[in-house]
Amino acid sequence: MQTTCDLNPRRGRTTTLSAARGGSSVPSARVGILGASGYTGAELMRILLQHPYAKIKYLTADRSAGLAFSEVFPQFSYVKDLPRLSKFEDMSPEKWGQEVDVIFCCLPHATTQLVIASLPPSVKVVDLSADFRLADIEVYKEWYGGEHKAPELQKEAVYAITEFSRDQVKACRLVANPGCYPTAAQLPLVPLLRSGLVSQEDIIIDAKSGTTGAGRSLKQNILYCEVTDGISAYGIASHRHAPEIEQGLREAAGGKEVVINFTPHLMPMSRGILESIYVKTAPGKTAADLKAHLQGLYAQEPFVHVLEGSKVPETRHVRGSNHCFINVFADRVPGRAIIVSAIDNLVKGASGQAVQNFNVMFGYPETTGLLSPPMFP
Ligand SMILES: NC(=O)C1=CN([C@@H]2O[C@H](COP(=O)(O)OP(=O)(O)OC[C@H]3O[C@@H](n4cnc5c(N)ncnc54)[C@H](OP(=O)(O)O)[C@@H]3O)[C@@H](O)[C@H]2O)C=CC1
Ligand SMILES: CC(=O)N[C@@H](CCC(=O)OP(=O)(O)O)C(=O)O
Repeated sequence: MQTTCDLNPRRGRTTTLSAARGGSSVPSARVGILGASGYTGAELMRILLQHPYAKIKYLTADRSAGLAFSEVFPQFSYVKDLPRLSKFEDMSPEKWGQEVDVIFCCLPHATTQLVIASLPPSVKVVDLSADFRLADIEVYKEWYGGEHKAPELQKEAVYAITEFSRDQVKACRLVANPGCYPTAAQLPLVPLLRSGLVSQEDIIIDAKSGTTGAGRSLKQNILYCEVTDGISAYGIASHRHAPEIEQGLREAAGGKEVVINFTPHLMPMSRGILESIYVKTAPGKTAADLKAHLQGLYAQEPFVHVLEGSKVPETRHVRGSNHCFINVFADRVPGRAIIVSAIDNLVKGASGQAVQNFNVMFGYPETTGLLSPPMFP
């Protein structure tokens, strides 16, 4: 498996930053972020401000349009060399569509389709919303409650957990960046289903998320008093990430029907996804076989790590990083295994993976901008 992309310099613009750092002249990409004033936008800024080949050109917002960058993001108020970004713009593609090479789209579901459809075809897109994730438009309609407004674009979108989709991402214009719960679930489950080491039946995914998963806009259920000192299940047997996960698992299982049991929980923490995944092993296979397979497959991957021995993945150990920690445990009953998977929802679950896909799309080393170690504690 290929683990990093070869540098594939494009002709044209070059970045002075890479030259200043002693690097060779690598063409930079002019970046726009739509919905930049939210949590995934803030995380993209944190990553891209230290990305040598990304030149941030436009940031849009809705309620925050017209507000100063440093007012919405006081944490970046020390950044002095972004004069064009002094204020958030409103959504007017005619103003910026011609001046960017790539758009990171961090808009809410269903607001994305028409915006992306209106962009010049030369602009590449990494869409963090769910608008282009479900290949079947009818399934989209069923789970998101409305007609898809850009079905033609849907056909060309590449659903990309980067580790599984590098070749398609390199060649595509529109990446559908996966959801946070689906990323944590599919990184262990897809290879195990592909190799036939686990049954596609009776997969149970017990998932926990930090509240940034719900976005930055005001909602009663994520107020401090509603979340602290407790834990609650939500979307029971009805969460829209179930069909997204099933789509990936069905493909991995060679088209066999997969119906998961998926229950997300809201945790009193800002970041992190932890999933405990219960599977049936294939006849004659053990949890040790599953683990050995994942270890072999991910040994050279920069961001996916199968932990040694009985170490348990924790959200605190991946916080602020693009890493996914996985381990596999034998259940007390033969034939059953428990997989634990941890990511940061805002990084590998959203903006980090979006930048990983951007790097592959533009031929930059895949880890560019993403090598910050986890924040602990
Ligand atoms: N948070 C997470 O962990 C993850 C989120 N995602 C997806 O990424 C996308 C962004 O999520 P997140 O950053 O958390 O969301 P936020 O609610 O924090 O931010 C949403 C952004 O979109 C803008 N916006 C809202 N409504 C409109 C509108 N009608 N037209 C134009 N702009 C609008 C907001 O502007 P303003 O602030 O001015 O109102 C803000 O900039 C969503 O689709 C989400 O589902 C994907 C994976 C994980
Ligand atoms: C805690 C919380 O509310 N989480 C969000 C998932 C966030 C995410 O990954 O995904 P999308 O891009 O599909 O919104 C939810 O359950 O809807």
